[in-house]
Amino acid sequence: MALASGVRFPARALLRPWSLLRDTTLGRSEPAAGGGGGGDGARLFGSQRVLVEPDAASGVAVMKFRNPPVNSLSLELLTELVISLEKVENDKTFRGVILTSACPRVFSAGLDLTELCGRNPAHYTEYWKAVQELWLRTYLSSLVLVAAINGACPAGGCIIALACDCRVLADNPKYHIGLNETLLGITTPFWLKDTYVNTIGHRASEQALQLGSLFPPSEALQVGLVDQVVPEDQVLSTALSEMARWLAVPDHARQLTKTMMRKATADRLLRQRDADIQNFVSFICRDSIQKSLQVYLEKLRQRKG
Ligand SMILES: CCCCCCCC/C=C\CC(=O)SCCNC(=O)CCNC(=O)[C@H](O)C(C)(C)COP(=O)(O)OP(=O)(O)OC[C@H]1O[C@@H](n2cnc3c(N)ncnc32)[C@H](O)[C@@H]1OP(=O)(O)O
Repeated sequence: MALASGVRFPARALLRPWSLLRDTTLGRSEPAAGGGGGGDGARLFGSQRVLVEPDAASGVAVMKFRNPPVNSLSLELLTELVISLEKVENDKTFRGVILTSACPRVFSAGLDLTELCGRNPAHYTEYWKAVQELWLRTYLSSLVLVAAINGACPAGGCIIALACDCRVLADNPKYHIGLNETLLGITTPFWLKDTYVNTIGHRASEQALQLGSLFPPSEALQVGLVDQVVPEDQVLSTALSEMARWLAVPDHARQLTKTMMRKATADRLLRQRDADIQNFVSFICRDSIQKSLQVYLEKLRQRKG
């Protein structure tokens, strides 16, 4: 199976990508039996860190991140997400995916800081390729993607949500969403900045990106970062209602329109992926950047409650 970008997967995944996918939806832990599309979706999806609950009747799969404690985007989680999304996308039974968290109170804490600290350039290269790959796969997905944001959603978590077509956020003042990279001493790459601008406009992005703003639900709604804020116990049902609204539109017309709206942004990255990786690696390897990330991680570890 060739992925668009050449993300390097663990050896067994390269030989047999579906070996990573285990049936978790039926409570079994043995490897999935098959790899083809169609048929009994319930037997085919799911992996250690990505639970997939397929509903073939509605054509919607609920995909849950399960990388406790905070769904940080480790290389493994990124890889499993890309594979799971590709698998659902290749199965013509499905027209939509709801992305949500299986971990309490956190949608995703963003990039796994332990992947960004104290590693070597080869690791950073592999890691950044996987970040690019997940963004491309979600941003350009022909499926309808709805984010059911049932927890805190900073940085990389927000990036996943932004790549979706629609965002529903739980109304809990602790569930902040936004791109806070500057507060870690790092910057947002151009393609993520572009996604932000596409969503909330230039001036709001300029302000929020420089300040590293994390918005509570009411402000996130006001600025246009999310489409709905609802009581926590209604996040999934509202995401399903939103999904029904989007699926009421004929696929081909919706997909062509999505491509028309997103292609220029994605193409900008596709044209310079290698340069973007090199830029990231040389940036992240700087002593000063490593130092600020270490300090940030240490503060996180010390901060409890
Ligand atoms: C050309 C230039 C390119 C530059 C590239 C930049 C790339 C930009 C794109 C994205 C950047 C990122 O995503 S960086 C990650 C930023 N994320 C954050 O700032 C969030 C940090 N986390 C939190 O705020 C909180 O953990 C939480 C609100 C998400 C949850 O709070 P809660 O109280 O429930 O949990 P704890 O804080 O106690 O955390 C539990 C446990 O998890 C560890 N943790 C948290 N976040 C991360 C993370 N992102 N990576 C790794 N580990 C993380 C935390 O340290 C605790 O660990 P211990 O139990 O060991 O103490």
